[in-house]
Amino acid sequence: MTQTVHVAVGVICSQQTEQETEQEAKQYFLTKRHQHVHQGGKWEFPGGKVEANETVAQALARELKEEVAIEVLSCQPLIEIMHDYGDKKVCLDVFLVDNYQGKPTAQEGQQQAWFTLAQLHELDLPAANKAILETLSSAQ
Ligand SMILES: Nc1nc2c([nH]c(=O)n2[C@H]2C[C@H](O)[C@@H](COP(=O)(O)OP(=O)(O)OP(=O)(O)O)O2)c(=O)[nH]1
Ligand SMILES: [Mg+2]
Repeated sequence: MTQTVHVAVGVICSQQTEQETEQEAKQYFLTKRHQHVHQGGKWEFPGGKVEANETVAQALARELKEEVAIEVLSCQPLIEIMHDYGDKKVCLDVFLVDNYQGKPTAQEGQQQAWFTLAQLHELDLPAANKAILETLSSAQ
């Protein structure tokens, strides 16, 4: 039997001034998974596996520092998703990262971009992420 991989995932949203909020749609920062890894070539919310000696919040902070060089200052639990890809089972612990220090920048040579929610619906994302988009849509 395959073990479920526990993953901390960060939905990083743009930090806008009040003025900008009135004019522009909120944006989300994603990176593209390298081709050779599981779910390769798809766009993902940054994050990674929770290690044995840490909490999910610690894993989120560590992964976002390693992968996109930001310091998480505040985050809210958004949704927990169990998904079986056939070759791998994952449990995604998804957080909305609503306050952070630094400018998100991919540290592992991946493509990176900011997307509006409407644009996210057009992207090639891992199947498990459908539930994340539904949650973001219902929150707006
Ligand atoms: N980070 C992230 N992982 C996702 C998303 N959606 C989704 O199904 N996954 C899956 C793909 C992978 O099987 C797993 C994440 O594991 P990973 O291999 O990237 O973990 P990691 O960053 O710790 O990397 P590593 O230790 O393997 O180098 O979760 C998502 O939006 N973000
Ligand atoms: Mg990762």
